[in-house]
Amino acid sequence: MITVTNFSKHYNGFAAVKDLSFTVAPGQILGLVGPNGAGKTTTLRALCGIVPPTSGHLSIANHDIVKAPIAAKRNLGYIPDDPRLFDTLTVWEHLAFTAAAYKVADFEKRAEALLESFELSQKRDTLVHNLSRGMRQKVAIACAFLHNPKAILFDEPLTGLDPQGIRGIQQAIRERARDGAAIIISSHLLSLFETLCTHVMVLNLGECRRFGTMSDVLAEFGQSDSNSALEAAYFTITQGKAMGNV
Ligand SMILES: Nc1ncnc2c1ncn2[C@@H]1O[C@H](COP(=O)(O)OP(=O)(O)OP(=O)(O)O)[C@@H](O)[C@H]1O
Repeated sequence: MITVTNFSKHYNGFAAVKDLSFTVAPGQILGLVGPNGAGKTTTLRALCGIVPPTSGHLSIANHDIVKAPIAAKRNLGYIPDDPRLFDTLTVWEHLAFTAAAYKVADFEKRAEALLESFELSQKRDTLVHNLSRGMRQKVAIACAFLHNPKAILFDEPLTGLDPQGIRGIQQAIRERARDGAAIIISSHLLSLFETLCTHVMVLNLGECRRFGTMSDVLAEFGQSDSNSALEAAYFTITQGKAMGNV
């Protein structure tokens, strides 16, 4: 469960987020959308404890991120828009380091499965410095999943991924939600949200303009499927099959 209650954030007097309240229950996937500067990253960074709130409360699995940061972070996976990795560590060493930090016992089997699902097994012993941007993104996601967090925050998770990678990450996000994680995704890829998210919040200038189930919001504002159709065409052309639910 992710809970945000009357959260506001001011930077030197500038109100980046104003009195935001919402919850994301286990199994739900909230899509956070809004123009540049709307306050999406600020909200995610506050939920991680990187940005202290000016007022209000944010909690992860019922642990307040300010009052009980260790307990909150133990239940949290965060994939920032520009994940920072250690260039001199291999893919496997990143997973081992993450396992040690989060005290994940017997992590090897789980790490192998994550590498397999993200098509990184061949890169297991490669320095991340020598990976492509999309591969680095997948390493960051694999590390964030390793401790089986109850809440996962993605900031633009699909940047730099190829269509196959996008499909894989969408599938992984759905699986994590099915296993009971509460998930927030911030992205400008609205076509992705239509098929992936159970809920959507529209932020603008730091304020919540709309928050509801995806079906309610689509019914209210109408659904454009041109991008989804484009994706389907892509998979039909490149892989000889139509893209269904991934
Ligand atoms: N450290 C900071 N100091 C001062 N102002 C900041 C800081 N971080 C963000 N802001 C401001 O807060 C506002 C919200 O920024 P934020 O990064 O949360 O937006 P966003 O919705 O994630 O935007 P984008 O879609 O461009 O990533 C912006 O006006 C931004 O300039």
